[in-house]
Amino acid sequence: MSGIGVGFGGIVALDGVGLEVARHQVLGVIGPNGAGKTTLFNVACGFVQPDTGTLTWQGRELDRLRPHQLAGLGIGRTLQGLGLFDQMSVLDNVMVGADRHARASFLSSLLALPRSAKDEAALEDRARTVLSELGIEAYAGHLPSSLPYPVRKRVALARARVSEPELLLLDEPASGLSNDEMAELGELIRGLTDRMSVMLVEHHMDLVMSVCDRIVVLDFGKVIARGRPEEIRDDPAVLAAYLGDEVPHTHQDVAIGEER
Ligand SMILES: Nc1ncnc2c1ncn2[C@@H]1O[C@H](COP(=O)(O)OP(=O)(O)OP(=O)(O)O)[C@@H](O)[C@H]1O
Repeated sequence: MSGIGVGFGGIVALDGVGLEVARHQVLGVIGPNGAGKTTLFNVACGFVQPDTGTLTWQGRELDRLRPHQLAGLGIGRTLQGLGLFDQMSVLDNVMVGADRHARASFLSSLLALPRSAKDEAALEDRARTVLSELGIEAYAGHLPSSLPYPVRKRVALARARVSEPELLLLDEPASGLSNDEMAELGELIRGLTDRMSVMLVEHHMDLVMSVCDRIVVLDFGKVIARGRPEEIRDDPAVLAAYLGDEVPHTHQDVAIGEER
C-alpha cells in the first residue's frame, strides 16, 4: 500500500498510509481505537476504495480492487465475524474455501455440473489435512453452531487457509479469546509463514508483539511508527498513543455503549 487516504465525510480515517507485507513474514497493524485499522483492512480486501494512493500486489498495481477478486489473486482473509455457514458441517465450510484450486469445479458450477468425484475427493483430502493441522479434525462432521467459540475461530482460519493463499489477511483474530487461546493462536499464525505472508490487524499488543516480524502503528489515520516488535515496544510515540487511549476510552466506550 502506498499513500493510502480514506475519508468518510469530514473524517479522515487514513492519511497517506504506506506499508508492505514482506514475503513469508507477519506484518502487524496496531493502533488505539479509531486509529484506522479496520478501514485499512477493508482497503486491503477491496471493501473500501481509497480516495488516494495505490495497492500493488506482486509487482502489479491493482486498480479498483474488489472483494471477489481476492481469491483469484491468491489472497485469503478472515473477518471479525466468523462468517461460517451454520447449516453446513465444519468440513463443508472448509471445502467452500478451497475454490481457488478447484478450477474445474468452478467451471462445472458455472455450468451447473456436479464436481467430478476426483476433484471432490482431492478437495476433501486437503480440507481434512488443514483441519488436522489446526487440531480440529474431530469436529469435521459437526455443525459450527454446536462448537465452542475458539473452535469456530479455527474453522474460519482453516477455511481461509485451505485455498493456500500467498497472503492471508487476518482482522482481529484474537477477539473473544482467552489468554491461553491467544497464545495458541499466536503459534498457529507463526506456523503459517513457511507457506504464506500474513497481515495481522489486531489491537492485542501481546499477540502482535509475539507473532509479528514487523509492525506498523497507526494513530488518527497516520503511521506513527514502524519497525520490529522490540523497536515498537519502546517507541515514545507508540507509548503516548496507547497511554492517551487508555483513560479517555474507558469513558468513551461506556458513553458509546449507552448511546447504542
Ligand atoms: N463507515 C464509516 N463512516 C464514517 N466514519 C467512519 C466509518 N468507518 C470508520 N469511520 C471513522 O474512521 C476512523 C477510523 O476508524 P476505524 O474503524 O478504521 O478504526 P480502528 O482502528 O479499526 O478502530 P477500532 O479499534 O475501534 O475498531 C474513526 O474515526 C471512525 O469513526
